[in-house]
Amino acid sequence: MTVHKSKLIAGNWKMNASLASNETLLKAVLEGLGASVCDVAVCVPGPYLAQVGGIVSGSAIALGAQDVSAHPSGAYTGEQSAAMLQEFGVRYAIVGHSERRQYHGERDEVVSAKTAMALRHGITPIVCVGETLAEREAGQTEEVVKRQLAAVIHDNGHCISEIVVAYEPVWAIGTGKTATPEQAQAVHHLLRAQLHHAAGDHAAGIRILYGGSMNAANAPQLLAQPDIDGGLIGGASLKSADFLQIIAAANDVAKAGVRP
Ligand SMILES: O=C[C@H](O)COP(=O)(O)O
Repeated sequence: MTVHKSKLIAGNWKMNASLASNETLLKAVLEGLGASVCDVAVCVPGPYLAQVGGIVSGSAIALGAQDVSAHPSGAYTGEQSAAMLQEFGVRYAIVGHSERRQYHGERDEVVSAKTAMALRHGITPIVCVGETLAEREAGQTEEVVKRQLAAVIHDNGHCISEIVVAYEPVWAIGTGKTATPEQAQAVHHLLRAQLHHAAGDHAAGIRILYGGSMNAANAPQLLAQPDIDGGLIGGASLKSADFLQIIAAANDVAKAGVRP
């Protein structure tokens, strides 16, 4: 089976934005983007979806959200439904980010329900998995990431080929400590095998992103790994030059034919 898949570079702005800074950042990224081979997205805070949607409309940058409710509508104060995100042209929604798991107590079942809700509304969920430092040191990395992905596969198996997975070792997020390309590739390979078990040949077409202190310097080596299909970028996505260099690294890898 021949799989044609572009790498995806998705920025996760987290809770960093303002009307003025969004405009400046996106203007610079759009000016520097050129003819990108890889897919590009920005996952922005809810209040800025309309503004950013307007700025990136008709461009090569897709609009993303950082979360989506597990519920369709109703008395869920503070939540944003998939239908609402869809109205704003949202193409991607991050689900199960470790910061949601850690600070908002999101469990695997909730992450799975959010994944289903996004898929039902034509939004591609970026499903995050990853171990903490304590779990890695206890030799539990494989067990943790497989458990997190298994929950999503269990409930969404019939459309699992529509998701994006992001491996984000918690100890590498915002710390400047990046997983080595070999460490990341090893986990991505495990996840690919798990996806293959669930989706057969379609697994080769499911993008598995790496996230955790990816920057302009380490992106080329990470993105050259056979099972690393892009990046979920936090801090570096807030600086246009850095974000553009990561996109350029993804384009270089694609042009070099490292991936089919
Ligand atoms: O979603 C993005 C990740 O949490 C990575 O964040 P970071 O690039 O700032 O380490």
